Amino acid sequence: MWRRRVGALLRSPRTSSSASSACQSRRHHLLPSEEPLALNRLARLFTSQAGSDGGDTQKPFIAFVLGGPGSGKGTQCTKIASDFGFAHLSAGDILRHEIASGSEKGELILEIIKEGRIVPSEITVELIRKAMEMNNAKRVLIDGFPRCEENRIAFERIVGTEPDIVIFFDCPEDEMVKRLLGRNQGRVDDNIETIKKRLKVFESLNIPVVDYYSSRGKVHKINATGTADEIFEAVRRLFSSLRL
Ligand SMILES: Nc1ncnc2c1ncn2[C@@H]1O[C@H](COP(=O)(O)OP(=O)(O)OP(=O)(O)O)[C@@H](O)[C@H]1O
Ligand SMILES: Nc1ccn([C@@H]2O[C@H](COP(=O)(O)O)[C@@H](O)[C@H]2O)c(=O)n1
Ligand SMILES: [Mg+2]
Repeated sequence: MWRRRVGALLRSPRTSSSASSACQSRRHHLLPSEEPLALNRLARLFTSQAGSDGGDTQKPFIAFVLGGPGSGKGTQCTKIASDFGFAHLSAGDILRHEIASGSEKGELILEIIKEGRIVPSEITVELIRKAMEMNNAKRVLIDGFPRCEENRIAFERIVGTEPDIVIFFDCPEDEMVKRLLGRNQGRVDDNIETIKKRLKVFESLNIPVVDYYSSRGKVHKINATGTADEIFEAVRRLFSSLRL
């Protein structure tokens, strides 16, 4: 059903060129020299929060928030963070923050975002890891991640855990396009050419990740049509049923 909705707009045959080569070629991996440090630091984070010190701290509750471009992930995450006491880590915002830093990595990220492709996972996961470490929150929303299988695998390898739940905002592509063209946030990827590329990436690389977590019983799908408040009411009902 999800593929039908997204496919409707994609008149040109799907080409893999618009999907990220990094996500497909697996040419990017954390350098062996860097991995032990990252694992060690993060292990301490989860170990200390797993109550190993006998304290009342515990591993963070992690919710991945997925959905197509313009499905309303950021809008709903802002509401969830405010009403349910979650830290909101937006993968896209974290990447745009790196661009704003003027770093060489930021220049690479900008070019990839302009093309609607997926940034190499070791860059994105390392930035998310740092944000989680700094936040030290008990409940974390990771918005717009994982965007592909490589993202998912890199997170499990580096962070050493899976999400507790995955929230999927399901929205028809024509509604997503309408919302993005009206977003007016000055984003380099809010133009019809890039939006079409992002929709191809969503169908070819993001949906398989949703399918994976669905097969593990972790996906909670929310109908993302209607007003933001109506959708948030559905989120409230879900969180109530999960006792969150
Ligand atoms: N239910 C809604 N109805 C109408 N407009 C909405 C709704 N939810 C969000 N919007 C608007 O649509 C635009 C996209 O929303 P948002 O940024 O939350 O989407 P997103 O899924 O995070 O997109 P991206 O993946 O591009 O970051 C914003 O301008 C937002 O104000
Ligand atoms: N896991 C991710 C998340 C995002 N990107 C890139 O950032 C763009 C914007 O993301 P939003 O969630 O803010 O829409 C996205 O289109 C990708 O180019 C990524 O590479 N990996
Ligand atoms: Mg967003």
